[in-house]
Amino acid sequence: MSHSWGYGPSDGPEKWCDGFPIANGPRQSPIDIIPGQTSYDSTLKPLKLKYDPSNSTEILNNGHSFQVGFVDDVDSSTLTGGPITGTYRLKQFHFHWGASDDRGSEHTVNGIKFPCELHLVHWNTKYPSFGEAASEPDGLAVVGVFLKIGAANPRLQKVLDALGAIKSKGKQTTFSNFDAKTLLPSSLDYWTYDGSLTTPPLLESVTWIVLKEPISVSPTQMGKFRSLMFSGDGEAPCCMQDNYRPPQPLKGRKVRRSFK
Ligand SMILES: NS(=O)(=O)c1c2ccccc2cc2ccccc12
Ligand SMILES: [Zn+2]
Repeated sequence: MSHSWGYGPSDGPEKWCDGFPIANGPRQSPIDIIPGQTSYDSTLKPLKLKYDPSNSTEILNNGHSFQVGFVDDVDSSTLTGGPITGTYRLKQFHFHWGASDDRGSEHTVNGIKFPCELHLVHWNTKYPSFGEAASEPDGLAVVGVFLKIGAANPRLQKVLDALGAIKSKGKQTTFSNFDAKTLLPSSLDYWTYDGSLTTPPLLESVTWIVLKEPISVSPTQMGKFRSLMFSGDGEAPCCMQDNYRPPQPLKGRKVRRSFK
């Protein structure tokens, strides 16, 4: 039986446990990060993100968000260092956002929501493929970046300018020569904890690495995110917004930080 899920009142995060019981599991994401309750860990290494712009392939409206995909059959766009061991390959990045600027991020900080959150998804190359890594406790690593309302972010613009071509579910278009590093803030200080995918199947296979420093986004640019549709052509139109899962119980997990 296929478990269709979404972010509405009938198929949203409060209903996901019906089709995905792991929704109430011990290491679910996102979480509320309370900086005063995190532990500085001097053994945490600096993040090393090496992204090759020629690896970007396409931009796709997947009906839940939009994602930019990357060639991941070689070690040319990788994450190493940080809290992980070994080499993780960049698979895709995507975003979560709200219907208004007062909400939209999945992780929160002291209960504060940001209007948007970027997720850069990587998989552990000790496993043969992304699919196999996704079911392993150390299979995936996602770098989360908060977006904060401010000046227009020119580095976001190339992504936002492509959204007109993928307005409805299932649409995709070529998206080449994009340097994902340009979306990162100047500081790579981070919080890290063991968690899960924040969408079904909610697999508990993600090492989360949430950057402390946000990047900027303007209200007009936020409007571009909200121009997308959850719905496909010929379906009842439904704006893509509020595509975020709220924070989940910590259940005894420790959140470490890389900075004093
Ligand atoms: N929000 S999320 O990063 O958990 C996520 C993924 C995480 C790991 C691997 C694949 C993922 C695919 C996603 C697709 C859409 C939205 C979130 C996704
Ligand atoms: Zn995500």
